Amino acid sequence: MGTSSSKNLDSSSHGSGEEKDDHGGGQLYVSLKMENYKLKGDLVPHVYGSVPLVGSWDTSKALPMERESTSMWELSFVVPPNHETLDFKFLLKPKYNNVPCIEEEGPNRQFMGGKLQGVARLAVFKFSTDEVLEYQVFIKANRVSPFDLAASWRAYQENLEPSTVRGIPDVSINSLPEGAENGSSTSLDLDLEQYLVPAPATAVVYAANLTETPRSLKRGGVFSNADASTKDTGVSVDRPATIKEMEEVIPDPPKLFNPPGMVESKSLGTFSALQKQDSYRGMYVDRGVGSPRLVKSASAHTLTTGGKPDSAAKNSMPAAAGAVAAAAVADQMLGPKEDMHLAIVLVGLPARGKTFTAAKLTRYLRWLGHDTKHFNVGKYRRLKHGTNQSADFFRGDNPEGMEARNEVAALAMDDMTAWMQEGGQVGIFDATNSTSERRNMLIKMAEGKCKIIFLETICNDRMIIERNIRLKIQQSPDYADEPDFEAGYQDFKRRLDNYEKIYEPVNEGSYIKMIDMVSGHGGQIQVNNISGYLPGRIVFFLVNTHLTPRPILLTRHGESRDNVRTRIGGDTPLSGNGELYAKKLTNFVEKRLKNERAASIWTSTLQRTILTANQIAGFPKIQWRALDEINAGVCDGMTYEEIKKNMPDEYESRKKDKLRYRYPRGESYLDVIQRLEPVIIELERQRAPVVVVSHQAVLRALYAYFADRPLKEIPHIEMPLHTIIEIQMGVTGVQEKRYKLMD
Ligand SMILES: Nc1ncnc2c1ncn2[C@@H]1O[C@H](COP(=O)(O)OP(=O)(O)O)[C@@H](O)[C@H]1O
Ligand SMILES: O=P(O)(O)OC[C@H]1O[C@@](CO)(OP(=O)(O)O)[C@@H](O)[C@@H]1O
Repeated sequence: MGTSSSKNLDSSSHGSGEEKDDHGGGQLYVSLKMENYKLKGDLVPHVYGSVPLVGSWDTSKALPMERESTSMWELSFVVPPNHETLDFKFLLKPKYNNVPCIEEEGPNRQFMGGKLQGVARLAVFKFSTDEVLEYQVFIKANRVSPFDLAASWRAYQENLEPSTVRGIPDVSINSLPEGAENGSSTSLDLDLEQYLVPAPATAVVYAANLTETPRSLKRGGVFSNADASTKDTGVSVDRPATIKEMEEVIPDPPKLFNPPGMVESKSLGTFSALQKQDSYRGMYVDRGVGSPRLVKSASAHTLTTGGKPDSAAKNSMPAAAGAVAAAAVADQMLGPKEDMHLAIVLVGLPARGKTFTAAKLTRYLRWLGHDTKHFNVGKYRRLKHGTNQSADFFRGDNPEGMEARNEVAALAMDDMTAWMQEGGQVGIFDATNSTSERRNMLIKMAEGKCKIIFLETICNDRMIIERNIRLKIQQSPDYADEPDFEAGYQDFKRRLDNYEKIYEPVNEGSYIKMIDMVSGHGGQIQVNNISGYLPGRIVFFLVNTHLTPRPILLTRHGESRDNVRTRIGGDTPLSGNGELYAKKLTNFVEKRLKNERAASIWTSTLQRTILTANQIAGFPKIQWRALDEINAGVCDGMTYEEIKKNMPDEYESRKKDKLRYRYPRGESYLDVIQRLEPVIIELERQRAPVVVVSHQAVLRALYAYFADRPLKEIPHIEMPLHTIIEIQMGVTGVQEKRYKLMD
């Protein structure tokens, strides 16, 4: 870069004169490289050291190096010119595991006053087998101004000369400024609650209530096989208007800390159009349906061959094919017919997170554009047999209970396969399915119609099971009419005992077992006979999800100069207003995350987001190309008015179908969603808070994932400037708060 001066910090250059000038806030970009490293098992070179940026000597937080070329591994980060002494070492360890972990021999390496101390050019690793490996390392620092950092993306685009920007790392950290706490005109009041504004979503609803309603449920609330006519496209849940809603509102934890009357904290994840907005009346609101008048379904136990195969072929492409990877589409078109439809059949004891996992997977797959539905057999049971069944109903030696339960399971399976034959792609079948007999029944029902993958959730942590049981008593409509918590608790424990007596872990067919995945330590996923695009994606998603509560803060950049001129796209810096927001955001993040041990700030590679986050200190900042704004192609830099005038056809096409419309030589919203998938996976995987500073279209897409909003709504979601959307991830799902820092 023209304005940067480069300094080699290996032994040959250390000790050379240091510039006093720091280029008006210039920073040192440190690049660590390791040469000729051939992979040994799954060991990857890492770096860890004395400051939080490099893991505070915690091997689990060591930074993995990335392959720069076949013979070189690289890691770069930024330190301020007046940085504190940084001790570090190279490590070899698996990327997602802490053992084995082999630290390089010798004393710590030390980076002080912009210079590397000592002369070691080799990293030496000794293995327990007495094998010794030596790798050459190169350590270099470039002094680059913040503007260079901001302009790096532009430089890359304009010069198409990767080597000119390779030295510009995409990870940086500012140290906390001295006296950061003293108030200024831009500092925020300590009480962040006063910036809260109402969020659009509504109250928390138990996930099972938002699953599919039996298609045979007649308007009057009667099961029959006759009324299977409701055509459903899959994105939204069908809910006959005459059914008394059995939704249950559970306490909204953040609300408990808020001043009376505030309604700013809302649930996402379980959003439903029919939820009651005014239902903060207490713990349980309108939860039970009582026992509907039901007649026995003629379809129960029968293996229907109904449905129209032709319609399956017609409809087998996902609704949002553009958002679905080509491989998935090819799988669907080329594979055997039953592979066109996938059934994920949950297996597990009660209170093992089956419904939670099923709901989350449904949300993810729908967001990716796969037509997915969640069938909860518990909901079918409650509608057919009422909500007040005691533990005896679930005894393995109670023939009536067994028959009734198999009957509703068969009914739900019938509905699921019928929906698939109409074109539905992924059905998530949520029940305990805890015996091989039950699973055999399902396998038979699926024959020739869909491929089954069992997803078993196993939890051996007594504390987590205990917490789950308590959550179930609060949430499940089964205990809505039980005023005595302790009585409900005892009944549920008896129900669990009944299941445990006959439980048979999955050992048949294709399966995924999630074992102790939420306890925060250990945990594993076992897979058997899993192949194909979608099953692969599902496994990858499940591996990365967990229950550690943490906030994700989403915000647009501060107002940019192009925003003022109403020009789309571009890469302009911030307006005066935008700069003010950058300061307020810095202040907000500092206060909101002051008790967090770790957090990270993610921006796009465009100036307006980098500059918005520029002053946030103390946490690593990472630039993601995937977070760049929707690419407006030939329209980049134009106003909407100019597009309307000069390219009326383009303007009209976008207006007609904003989700699918792709700017000439640019992107559509579906393209944006597809490139955001790794971001969603990474947000799921993170255990510490993340602040995402990005753009309107990108944030609409990310928000829609957390809020479970249908694809077609995404381009129209309101995403105001200068507002922070806080998504709280937790054990009951996802909740939202909004803070408006300025107009
Ligand atoms: N993989 C898991 N293992 C253990 N508990 C989990 C898991 N996933 C989610 N949970 C927790 O279990 C609680 C109860 O989950 P739920 O889905 O209602 O259980 P189930 O459907 O198995 O009866 C959830 O609120 C969540 O906090
Ligand atoms: O899809 P629409 O509604 O056009 O919104 C996306 C547009 O929002 C803008 C502002 O108009 O985003 P941002 O300023 O957040 O980067 C444009 O750059 C972008 O093209």
